[in-house]
Amino acid sequence: MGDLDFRGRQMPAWFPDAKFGVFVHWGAYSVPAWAEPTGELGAVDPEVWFAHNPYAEWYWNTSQIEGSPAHEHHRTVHGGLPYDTFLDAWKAELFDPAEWIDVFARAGARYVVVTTKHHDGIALWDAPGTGTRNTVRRGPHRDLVADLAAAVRARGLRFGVYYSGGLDWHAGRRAVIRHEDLIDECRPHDAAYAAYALRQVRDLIDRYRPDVLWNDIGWPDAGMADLPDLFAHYYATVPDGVVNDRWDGAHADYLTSEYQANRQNETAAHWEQCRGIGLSFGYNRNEGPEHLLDPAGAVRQLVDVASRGGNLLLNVGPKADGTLPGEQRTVLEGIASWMAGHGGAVYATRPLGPGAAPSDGAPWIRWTRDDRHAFAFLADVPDSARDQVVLKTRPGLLDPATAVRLDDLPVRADAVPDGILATSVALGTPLPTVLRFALL
Ligand SMILES: C[C@@H]1N[C@H](CNC(=O)c2cc3ccccc3[nH]2)[C@@H](O)[C@H](O)[C@@H]1O
Repeated sequence: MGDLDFRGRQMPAWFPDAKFGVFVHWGAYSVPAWAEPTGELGAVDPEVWFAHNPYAEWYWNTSQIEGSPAHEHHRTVHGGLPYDTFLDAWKAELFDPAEWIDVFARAGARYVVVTTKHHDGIALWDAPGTGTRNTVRRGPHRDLVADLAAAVRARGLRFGVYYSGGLDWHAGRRAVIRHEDLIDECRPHDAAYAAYALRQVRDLIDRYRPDVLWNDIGWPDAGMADLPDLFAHYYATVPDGVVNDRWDGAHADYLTSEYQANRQNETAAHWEQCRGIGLSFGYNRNEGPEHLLDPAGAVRQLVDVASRGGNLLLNVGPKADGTLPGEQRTVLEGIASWMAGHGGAVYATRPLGPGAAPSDGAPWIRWTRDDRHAFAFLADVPDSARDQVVLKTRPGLLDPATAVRLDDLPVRADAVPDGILATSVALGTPLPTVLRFALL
């Protein structure tokens, strides 16, 4: 492997073993906290997406689009004030980083990735070149990146940084109105912005030594030649760090998907799906329970991703005052209580592979494995099945006689012609029941 050729780089085991990370989108956009809960990325017509963007962190852009509900909202509720007014209104007066990370750690997250500069160009540390456009000099008057890095590491979790390299609305471009705008028209590609962004990412590396370098949208054309050296510097500084795939093809330790977008990336050797607990990354006051995953839905999202060899990066959008929205906290607490008894069937596992059939219908079935065991996750067994499920497995894969339920309740498992007949109570709950079998 040449000095600057990272294609052969070995994936550090911590990342695929981690399975579950928490994403945090917190910024000036958390003050208006307003978007239309339109739908999931990938499921909404791109022609509709930008003017009715469900991503509340896109507030500056959406509110620039004449005729959009966000434009009307900004005019009538916020008097059409300049966006940076929200930075000064952002006080984070109730922010307690240790309390956040306690919730994330109990939910079972093994890493936390936080926004350091989103598309609005406002930095959550005193980033070089931002002048007063950061949270140290205005608004919270705190280095939020440092506060969160310290709290994450105090809990023994890995810390990652999100940086919007491809979009910066302060770099003098107009609002994104159509998807094709994201390729060129609305992205800064000039040398001055490239130098600005490079300096900031190097500063993040040198100051916080992030375990994950999570860039978004892409990288300025004029800065592409800088990236091999940047990655070399990153790996020299953080030898077991990992880099995502949103650098316009320059490099990736792993691929990403986002809600329903780019699901084809979920066939890669290493991949991570990111999504909000609801339809937005930034806190959206317009989201109700109908827009959010419930605890069982979040657990099944995590199990489904882990069963296919990926990581789930589940986003929390804190309020401007620094509190976690109650409905999002409830989901994390629900994940926590399930992971407390079942995390061993998720962490450091790999897909079981052919020979055991997952099922998307009812019952919902997923599989993982470690060196010695196969784990079957069962949910939504229909009443008509009277808590009996046939787990389709090839003969010789696992030993039905070794069946154990991870919650220590009784289970009966018998070999049947096309697999294993599992009979137990509470196989029908929306939260997965987990059966462990010894691999043969
Ligand atoms: C995490 C999420 N990313 C959005 C931008 N998404 C992309 O640029 C993007 C999605 C995606 C999916 C698969 C492969 C590449 C991708 N880029 C941002 O626009 C959102 O505000 C939020 O920060």
